Amino acid sequence: MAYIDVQNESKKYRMGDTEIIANDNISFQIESGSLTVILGPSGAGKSTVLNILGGMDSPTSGKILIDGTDIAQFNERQLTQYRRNDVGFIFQFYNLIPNLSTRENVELATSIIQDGLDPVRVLKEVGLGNRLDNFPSQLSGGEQQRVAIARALAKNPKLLLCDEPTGALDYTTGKQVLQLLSQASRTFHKTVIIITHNSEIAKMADRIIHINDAKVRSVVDQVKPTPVAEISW
Ligand SMILES: Nc1ncnc2c1ncn2[C@@H]1O[C@H](COP(=O)(O)OP(=O)(O)OP(=O)(O)O)[C@@H](O)[C@H]1O
Repeated sequence: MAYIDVQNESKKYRMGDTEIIANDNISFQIESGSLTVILGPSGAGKSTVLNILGGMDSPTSGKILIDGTDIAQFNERQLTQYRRNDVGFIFQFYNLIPNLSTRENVELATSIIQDGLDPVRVLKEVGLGNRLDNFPSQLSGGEQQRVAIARALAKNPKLLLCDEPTGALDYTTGKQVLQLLSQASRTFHKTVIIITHNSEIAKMADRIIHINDAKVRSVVDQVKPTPVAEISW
């Protein structure tokens, strides 16, 4: 059984008299420990899928089976537990707390869960062992994103959801961030999902789910994903 099994998921938003169909009967599967890229142009419905997978939004219809449990049926309390314990989030603009140090940003995330990892150890793993007491404003964009990755990994979640994680970074820094996400999947066996509009980034994935105009247009498995070091855009 796949770790993630999305069945006939639709999401509709009502704006006054107009109905916006953000996801239209979407189905796909994702295996545990794999790296998936959800690829598509702006407005395709990618973030909507990610928000629903992360328990931040609920579908209008359809099933969202995570490890066999349909989170679309969860109440608010169950969704909070799910977001807290099972999912790590990485966003385009890092979303760090500005008046907390690097170490404190990660500690804050681990303080609300039971089985978190040691924040300092994880920060060392992402190469920030010498920046523990710096504030976000004292770090480069790439370093801030590495803090965000450490914050997500320190929760030791099964699932890592990344929404345009390199969108605000230059090429070299972006590749370092992708390398860390690849390592999270290949070495630490996290199930990693990356949203992007960049088809070059998709080359690193085990599975590419192409979404356009609210629908899944194709699902492509890559037997030999391209190593991040060999990707260029
Ligand atoms: N909360 C909301 N209320 C109303 N419409 C929404 C809402 N969230 C998303 N939409 C609409 O749903 C559609 C899909 O949006 P979504 O953000 O999922 O696309 P996307 O592929 O992630 O785009 P981008 O790459 O630009 O973020 C868009 O037309 C968007 O305007």
